[in-house]
Amino acid sequence: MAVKGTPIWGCAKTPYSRQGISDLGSARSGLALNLSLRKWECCCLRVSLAQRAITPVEDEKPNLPGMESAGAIERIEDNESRGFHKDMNLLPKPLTAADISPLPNDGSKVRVAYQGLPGAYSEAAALKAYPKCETVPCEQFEAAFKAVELWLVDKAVLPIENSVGGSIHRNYDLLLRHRLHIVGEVQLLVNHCLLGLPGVRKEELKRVLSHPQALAQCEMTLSSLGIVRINADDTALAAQMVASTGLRDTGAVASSRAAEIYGLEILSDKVQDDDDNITRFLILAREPIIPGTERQYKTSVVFTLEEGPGVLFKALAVFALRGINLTKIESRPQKQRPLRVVDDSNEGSAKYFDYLFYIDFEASMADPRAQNALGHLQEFARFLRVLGCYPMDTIP
Ligand SMILES: O=C(O)C(=O)C[C@]1(C(=O)O)C=C[C@@H](O)C=C1
Repeated sequence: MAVKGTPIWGCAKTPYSRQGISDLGSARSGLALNLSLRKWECCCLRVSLAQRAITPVEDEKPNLPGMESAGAIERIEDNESRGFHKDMNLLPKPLTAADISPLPNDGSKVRVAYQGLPGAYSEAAALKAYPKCETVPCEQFEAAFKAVELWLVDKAVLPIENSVGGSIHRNYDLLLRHRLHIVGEVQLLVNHCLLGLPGVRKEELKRVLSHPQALAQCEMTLSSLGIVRINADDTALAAQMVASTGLRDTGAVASSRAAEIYGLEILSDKVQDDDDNITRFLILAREPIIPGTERQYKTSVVFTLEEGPGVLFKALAVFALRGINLTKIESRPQKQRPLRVVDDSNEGSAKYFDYLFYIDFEASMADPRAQNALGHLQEFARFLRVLGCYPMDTIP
């Protein structure tokens, strides 16, 4: 049984759904319009200064760093028309590189989409990458991709693999279906808690709700308690449902932050089977980052190969020959071309799946070894795409 996600109740943030995203399509042009208006307003401000004309400037016009307020501009022009130019401090200061530098490193002003409700591990991953970011909950993974594509947010954070449960295949497929770039990774130590209504003992629980990955990560603990497991879209939604239904015999596997947000009690801490339960998340953006060599970088690629003996061996050799370490290899059936007929001489033809290969390797695209390896791979890969080159996260 799967409990479908519904927008959050009594919470400031409502997750974006696919419907919501399409509705917001028109809001996007509004946003663009707004931006161009702002640019235009700035131009007006400059023009009026250059012409030294007293132009009425409305209060809500943006005060760009280094530019004085509208009132100040009027005062300067007033002074100058009377022939004095005393207070140099009132003159607008030219913009410096610092004023127009990119977003601050701590992530303030960055909007990051994630799948789930507040308290989900994906939100924790977003906050690990950008401690002061604004997190934006989305109902599905696809909504998070679209939120970036439609400029509703700056980035999306998505789980890609877990040390116990393995790969999150849906996100591998979505990476290829969308044109976003991987700009970072987050390794998050996931400590699951068994949550229940205040005053409930864990022996009273008959069922537990959670994300299927989280349930799988706590398989042994939950089996020993003999509790029925029910899938939910994310761990925070599970916690929220236990709180809103008020069922004393129902618990949730979720984070301690989810317990805090939804007013549940932690009945058991660290209920995952493996203490080092680590989920790796990818950070996606509209634009790739410019790779460097000043720190450790990882590059992710996806490719397909012609059929034949040893082709995968050859593909992997392009990295081995240059001493490049591979950190992950994943294969997914190719949906547009699922089956390959290899032998139709006998009765009934033999058919095999055709695969996409996803590889992560430890090298920056700024490193000639990586460039040469991909150039070499391109010689015999039918299709090759670089999904992103990004700094490695080495501390879970
Ligand atoms: O449900 C959540 O809280 C999530 O962020 C999703 C998710 C996942 O998809 O793997 C993330 C981390 C944990 O491994 C369990 C669940």
